[in-house]
Amino acid sequence: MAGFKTLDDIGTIAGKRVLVRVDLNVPVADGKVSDTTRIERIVPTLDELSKKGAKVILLAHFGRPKGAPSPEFSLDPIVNAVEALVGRPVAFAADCIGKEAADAVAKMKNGDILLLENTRFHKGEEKNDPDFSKALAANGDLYVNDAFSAAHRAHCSTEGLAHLLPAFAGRTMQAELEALEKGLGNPVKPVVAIVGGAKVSTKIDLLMNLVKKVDALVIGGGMANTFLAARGTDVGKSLCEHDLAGTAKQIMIEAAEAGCALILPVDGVVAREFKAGAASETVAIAEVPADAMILDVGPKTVEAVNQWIDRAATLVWNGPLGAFEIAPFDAATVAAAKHAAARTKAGKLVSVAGGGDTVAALNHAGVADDFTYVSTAGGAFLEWMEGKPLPGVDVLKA
Ligand SMILES: Nc1ncnc2c1ncn2[C@@H]1O[C@H](COP(=O)(O)OP(=O)(O)OP(=O)(O)O)[C@@H](O)[C@H]1O
Ligand SMILES: O=C(O)[C@H](O)COP(=O)(O)O
Repeated sequence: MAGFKTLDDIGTIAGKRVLVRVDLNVPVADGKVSDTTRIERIVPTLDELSKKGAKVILLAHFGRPKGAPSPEFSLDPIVNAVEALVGRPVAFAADCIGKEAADAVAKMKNGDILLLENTRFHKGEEKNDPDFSKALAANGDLYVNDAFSAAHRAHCSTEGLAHLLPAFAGRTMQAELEALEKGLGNPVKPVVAIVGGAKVSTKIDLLMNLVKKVDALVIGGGMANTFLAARGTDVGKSLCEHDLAGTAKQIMIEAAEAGCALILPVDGVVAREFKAGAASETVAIAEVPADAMILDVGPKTVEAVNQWIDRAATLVWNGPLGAFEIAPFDAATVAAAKHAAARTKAGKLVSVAGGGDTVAALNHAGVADDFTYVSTAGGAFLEWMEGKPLPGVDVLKA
């Protein structure tokens, strides 16, 4: 792949110690991994390295333990899930540097996989402290980064190590970078973005960046209310950041200047309560009752969104169009997701989506596998959409 070394460039690795940065920051409930998607994504890299005879040493973080060991943030309970998905034994060492790690590495045979304890149990990790990078590098001959979702962090295991050892993108990192290149880096035009979710405040940089890059920007979800209110529409009791009216206006101005069509809801599904089965009605956006909340965009808006999807060659999506966790306010997100999936399957659309709730919404619609690429990254995907440099990616550039 242009600009990055991948596993195709790694050469003979039998007997070599390969430090592989993975993202095992997975949801755990009652001591069990409740969503294994991130683990599934790293299997191709681990499988390939192990089959080629490397000693595969995994580096990962879990949670935010603030630089000190804490049982709550141990990676130990994750080992079983990794073993089950990789289909071979995975050893565990209770520290990622020092004697504990070195002894575990010394015991490895070619093809073995070893997971080292949470890198964030050491203060040096998040400070990108060169001494901590050296301590990590002591256990490896080569470095592979397969954790795009942690690449927005300039930490020792995501950035520092790449300065000390020959560095390569793993298969998931490679797939992610190739998909993102197709999404916004070098997309086939026209490009349409759908941005939804709860609040404008969390996505200001993203919206500012997108209006300069895409041909049309659909704004849905709770954040659309802030734009509607800024335009003078009464949104009743809807979630709305009235203090951000100025920001919303500025985004609308920048969109107009850049020639980006900005699409706001023309109708909404409103209710008086935010709960499953709450009585709801569809109203024109200028007729939202003063005591009601907009919890989804309405069918006329979905029709408009789908028409934009039909015109698009590339679609980038972050954030649901409504409160999709609660029926019937999932209808618009499900309908637009299905439409985008069908266009993608027909070979007419490149569709790239990301964000924790977005992935959940696409899964809920049953179409996540039909998108061109669905990123498991949260913060890293947002920072990429904001146009910010990702230290863990930049350092891999040849
Ligand atoms: N009209 C609405 N009113 C209130 N909440 C809404 C509305 N539309 C969407 N939401 C909420 O927005 C949330 C998702 O937004 P968010 O911005 O977090 O998405 P994301 O970027 O995909 O996720 P993450 O931040 O986890 O990566 C959901 O919980 C959804 O219920
Ligand atoms: O879950 C994520 O988004 C990544 O693993 C990064 O985690 P962090 O936000 O704690 O750095």
